[in-house]
Amino acid sequence: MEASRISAEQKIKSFEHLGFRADHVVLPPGVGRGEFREVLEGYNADPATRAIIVQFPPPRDLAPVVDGMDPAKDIDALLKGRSPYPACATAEGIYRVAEPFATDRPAIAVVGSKGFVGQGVVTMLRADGHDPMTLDHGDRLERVRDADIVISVTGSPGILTPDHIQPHHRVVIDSGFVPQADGSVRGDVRAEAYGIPQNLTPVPGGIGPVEMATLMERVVRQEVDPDVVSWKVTPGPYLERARFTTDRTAAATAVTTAAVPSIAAAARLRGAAGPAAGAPPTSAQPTAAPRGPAHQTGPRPQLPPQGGGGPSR
Ligand SMILES: Nc1nc2c(c(=O)[nH]1)N[C@@H](CN(C=O)c1ccc(C(=O)N[C@@H](CCC(=O)O)C(=O)O)cc1)CN2
Repeated sequence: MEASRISAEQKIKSFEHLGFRADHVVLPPGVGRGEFREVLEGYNADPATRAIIVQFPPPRDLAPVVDGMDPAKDIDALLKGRSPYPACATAEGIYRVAEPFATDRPAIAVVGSKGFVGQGVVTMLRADGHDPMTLDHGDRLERVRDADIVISVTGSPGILTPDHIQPHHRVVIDSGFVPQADGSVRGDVRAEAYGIPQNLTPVPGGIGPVEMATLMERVVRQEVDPDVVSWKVTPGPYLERARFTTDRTAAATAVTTAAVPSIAAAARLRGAAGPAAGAPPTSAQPTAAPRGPAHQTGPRPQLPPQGGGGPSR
């Protein structure tokens, strides 16, 4: 099944899980603009329909019809500046996973920055004062090595290899999702590179569930409780790039025991439940998402006593 269909089914399941009715309208291949416009206008006019999502990318000739969506129902920011939201749910989810790792203005690379999701991620990072390195088709991908945080949203399976991913990367966020003929799914990061960075969002089970958690928060805030508490990501421990290169040998041997209580302490500070002492260090979990988006990987750095990156700040 193609990615867009899987994604739509996840959304239907999530909305229904919360008690909303959700129609999944699948238009036949080759459907004309007129028929698509009729469906969209029907939902625009229906007061019981509170939100509309068109799975991206729509066929090229149908794309202009999407602009006719009622902006008040645009829960996934498809209308860009006319939506109540700054970016699509996937982009906001990515931003919310990255942001707790980025309190010291690190170098952030966005690979695929001109795509639908990439543009949203860049918009949100810039609005927060970051100046991300944007990489697209034709750019030198090795430049991601200079980043502290790597966000990849290309949908090109395995484009990031062990040549690109580095141990100093404090988190690598993989938003690729390409189903394979054998039923498996591939992300932008090659499996051989999974163990290299300090934290990583896997595919599947990373940004997919985070997108759903973001959408659900939007609909609950809009329809049920405007004061709903946002889910938060507690960052896994990491070493800043400069410290990682100098402290790496010591860090790699000292490993997890100091790090796990640090995660719990950070979670308590935020008023959320942290992992039990001694629990495996699969940190950076949003408190309301179905599964954790960021697995800790590679050698576990011991956090420096003061001034280092990570959850103690
Ligand atoms: N209107 C939108 N269209 C699209 C968006 C978007 O944010 N808004 N993003 C992508 C969606 N996408 C892939 O192309 C995608 C999103 C989510 C999932 C997902 O939930 N995956 C789960 C696994 C589900 C399963 O295996 O059954 C996971 O990663 O764990 C998949 C794909 C494009 N379109």
